[in-house]
Amino acid sequence: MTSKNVVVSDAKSSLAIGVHASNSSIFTASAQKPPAVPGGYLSISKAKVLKNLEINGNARINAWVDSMKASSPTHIKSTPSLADEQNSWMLGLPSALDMFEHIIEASRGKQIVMFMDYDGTLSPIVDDPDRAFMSKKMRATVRKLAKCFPTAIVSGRCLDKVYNFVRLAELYYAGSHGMDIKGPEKGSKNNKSTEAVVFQPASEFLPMIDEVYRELVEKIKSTPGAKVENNKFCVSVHFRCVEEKKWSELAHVVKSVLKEYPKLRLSQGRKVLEIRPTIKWDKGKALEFLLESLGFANCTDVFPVYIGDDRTDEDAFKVLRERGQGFGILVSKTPKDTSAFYSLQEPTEVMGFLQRLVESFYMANQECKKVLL
Ligand SMILES: O=P(O)(O)OC[C@H]1O[C@H](O[C@H]2O[C@H](CO)[C@@H](O)[C@H](O)[C@H]2O)[C@H](O)[C@@H](O)[C@@H]1O
Repeated sequence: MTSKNVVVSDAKSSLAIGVHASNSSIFTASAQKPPAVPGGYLSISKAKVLKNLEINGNARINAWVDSMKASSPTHIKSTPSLADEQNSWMLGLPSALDMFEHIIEASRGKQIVMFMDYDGTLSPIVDDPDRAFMSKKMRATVRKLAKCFPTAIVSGRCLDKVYNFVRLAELYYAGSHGMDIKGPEKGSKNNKSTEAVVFQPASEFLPMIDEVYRELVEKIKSTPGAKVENNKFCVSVHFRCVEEKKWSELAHVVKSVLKEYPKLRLSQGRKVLEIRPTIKWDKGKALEFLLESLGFANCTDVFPVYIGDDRTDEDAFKVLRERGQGFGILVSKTPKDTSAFYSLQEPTEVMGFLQRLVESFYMANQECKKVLL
């Protein structure tokens, strides 16, 4: 078992739920205080103060709902100016397929290590999260990929669930947004060391997450289409099948539950609100942890490639930019702010890219054999 220090942020005073100043996609159950009203000096009545607080609270809920809408493709209308925007975005974030030769050139002489998100990357987005199966062809491709390069799946789902979808024992898995890491069995072909890679930096949060999950299941019963998913170290509240006019009501429900848990925070994915511990741990930290576990901590000749479609994958893209190693690939058809270097439009393109990586690995090895003979 490998261990690391994890800092748990301690939010003590009164709660509010608001949009994080520097990143509108992140919501934090934070220690913000309500506006101070020095008694006696200002002639503001208690009722007025309460009214103001209510207005602030509503503004925050509106910000949530705006952000929920912004992440919804149904709100992106196709116009000529949008087509221009799409074209200029593609120029800044070229297709990883078009740039394939360039990518291979950049990785030459280095060890490629593959990291992939699951939903929306290896499997298409579907309405029912329990039916987000990956195709047999995709599984076969990932199996071949793992024969060529160390390969990890990094997902918001709990480890067991993502493993049951992927079903490849030779991979590394980081479930619950990287808070539940497990490698292949020790001594196996893909883990020659005598140590099994296991890491759970948020284990103390298990009872709290379980409690929040049960509360949310009860409370969302009044919102048709809403679904709560227990992802072990985090909870997902899905609104993909909720009528848009009910989104604000759902945001209120989640807020009312979360305000009792200052040690939990909220982030947003694709039509999903994700509740997780306020520890400084994310998919980026999981990527670093796995590189270290694989023995590439201070290596200059490692080339990590991270493919993902979600806002939570941005943490991993940023780590790669900061390290100046490898690159991130964003899976998206529409322009998004990103720290990735390249793009792929959908899981079928991801599969095409992985297949080309496998082919180029075998071609390079044949070349090597020829040189050695
Ligand atoms: O990090 P990921 O592997 O991408 O996991 C993020 C969330 O993915 C799943 O939800 C998303 O996919 C569902 C199935 O296609 C879709 O119905 C939902 O709207 C998407 O948000 C998963 O169910 C969540 O628990 C993950 O947090």
